[in-house]
Amino acid sequence: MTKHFKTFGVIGGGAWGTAIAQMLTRADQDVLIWCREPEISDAINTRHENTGFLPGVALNPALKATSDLADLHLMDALFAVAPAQHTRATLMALKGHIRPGTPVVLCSKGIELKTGEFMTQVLKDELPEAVPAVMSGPSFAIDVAKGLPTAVTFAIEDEALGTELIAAVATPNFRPYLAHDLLGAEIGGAVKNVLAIACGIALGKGLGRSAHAALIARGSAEMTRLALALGAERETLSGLSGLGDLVLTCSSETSRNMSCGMALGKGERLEDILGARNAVTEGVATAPVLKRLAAERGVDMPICDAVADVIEGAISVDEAIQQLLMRPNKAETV
Ligand SMILES: NC(=O)C1=CN([C@@H]2O[C@H](COP(=O)(O)OP(=O)(O)OC[C@H]3O[C@@H](n4cnc5c(N)ncnc54)[C@H](O)[C@@H]3O)[C@@H](O)[C@H]2O)C=CC1
Ligand SMILES: O=C(CO)COP(=O)(O)O
Repeated sequence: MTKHFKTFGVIGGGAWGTAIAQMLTRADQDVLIWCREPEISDAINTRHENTGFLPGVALNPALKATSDLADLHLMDALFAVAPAQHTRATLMALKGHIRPGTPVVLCSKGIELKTGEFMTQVLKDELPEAVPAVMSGPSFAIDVAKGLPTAVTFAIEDEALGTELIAAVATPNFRPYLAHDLLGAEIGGAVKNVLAIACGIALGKGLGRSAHAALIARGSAEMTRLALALGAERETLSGLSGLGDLVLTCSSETSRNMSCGMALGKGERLEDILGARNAVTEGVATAPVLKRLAAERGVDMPICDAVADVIEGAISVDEAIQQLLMRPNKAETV
């Protein structure tokens, strides 16, 4: 425990926000989680369970919930865990409720569709007085909530502040690794969701594990190419928030993105897949904006583009596969 950080606010009572809040209570922190739905905050306060988004996991009774964002007033640090498309609205609502210099740890994995901005930029727009950090890596909410061993990238510019924050939140089974490349961590988290949809499609279509592994490796090259073009560091993309999360998300049906891709590969309609789940599938919103961003920057991202085209209904799954397989042979470079 450190002296400085005593109160933590978690913005977002979905599966990941709940898991992070649970993890913080294990580090003996004073934690308040904001849930958009009053019935979810009631369930956390009275039954110690997030019945809507993380059912079946017993939460620490010390965890308190609210459905009023203003209750996160003047917390020592905040974790921002709303879905990427809703992050701006939640941060905006916190204007006037944070002290200058308050760390805001961005945990959502996506790019804002209407602006093309990553979450650090959204934070800068809405709460410029905050200190941004990015926490990202291979971490299914259910694993973290149960206390299974997990390691993530924790990127922040100020090394001393980062060290102090990590000391405040880490436990033996939750290991944040200090890093300084926020943009690289964000790129890994956003792009791997789109690639997980591609991997799911391949498996759903029965293309086999060789095709699946090829998509992971060439997808990793796409991710790294974008990162280098945007000024992030290659090393970040081979770390926990890049390769680590890519491997996890592309390999397990626990991933909403991967399972969405599998259903698409089996011929289900996107509207039906999304309509049947009470969970965010970030890659669906990220794919089209990522395609736009890559085109603007002249970055070749054929796998991600194919996912965007399938999501937008511009081409069928079969056409996307043909398109990728008919690309000219080329050198294996990033
Ligand atoms: N679930 C996981 O294992 C992990 C999720 N993440 C990321 O965390 C972020 C949140 O995902 P989950 O917690 O899994 O969500 P979830 O799928 O469990 O729940 C959806 C969340 O969206 C919220 N929501 C819906 N409409 C909203 C609105 N208009 N304004 C604000 N919030 C709204 C709901 O209240 C709920 O909290 C995503 O960016 C995801 O990529 C990152 C790592 C792991
Ligand atoms: O980001 C995640 C694991 O690190 C969760 O992935 P999904 O959103 O695809 O479930």
